[in-house]
Amino acid sequence: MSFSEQLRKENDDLFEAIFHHPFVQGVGKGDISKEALAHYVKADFEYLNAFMQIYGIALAKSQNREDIAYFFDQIKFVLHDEIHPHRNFCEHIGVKYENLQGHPLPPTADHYIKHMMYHAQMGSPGEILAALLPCPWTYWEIGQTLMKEFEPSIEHPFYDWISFYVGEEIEHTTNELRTRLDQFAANSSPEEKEKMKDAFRKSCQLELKFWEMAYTLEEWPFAVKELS
Ligand SMILES: Cc1ncc(CN)c(N)n1
Repeated sequence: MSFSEQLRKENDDLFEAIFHHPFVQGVGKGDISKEALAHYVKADFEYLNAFMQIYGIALAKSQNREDIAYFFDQIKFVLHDEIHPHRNFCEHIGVKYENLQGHPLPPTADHYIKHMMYHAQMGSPGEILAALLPCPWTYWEIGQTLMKEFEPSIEHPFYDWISFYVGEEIEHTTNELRTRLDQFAANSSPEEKEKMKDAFRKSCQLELKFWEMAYTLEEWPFAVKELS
């Protein structure tokens, strides 16, 4: 069994909890509240900005052109393509995408990006890859799960969102990150592998908590209310 297969197996509890989370199920049923969707998009816009910056750190630490090209392409993909699922949610809510940008991060999203930043700055290349991987991997499997469970037609309000995450690009991102992580793990000490496992599991835990954050409209205690 490859290292990434082992990670997937050891974190199946979290993957299953994500598939059954009420936000994710609400996307499949098409009945998730507009407030929860807006809370999600606000946080996710900022999360993806941070994600691109972390790809940038991984690019800066790359040892060969193939890796440089991979991280460069991934930044372009998030920047130009991963806006489509956000736009799908915005159209459903009836709000301009621009109005959901530039908002402060709720606690869980703030924690998640700082967790990835920590591994990007302090960890080995393997730790960075392990911290990044649950992002595409859980969404790709969410896409597959919702497609299978709800068989959405083109009229489904979130058809575009679900189709995007079940698509080939997300599969490619996931598989490429897995390949790189497996290569790194093959030459890593048991201590280093433990660090990668910890980074991967915490990112899976934070993926689950991110859905909960959006569903419960999580905010900082005693936060100063925004004007709009
Ligand atoms: C929090 C989160 N995790 C993952 C993805 C999918 N790239 C996302 N858009 N947002």
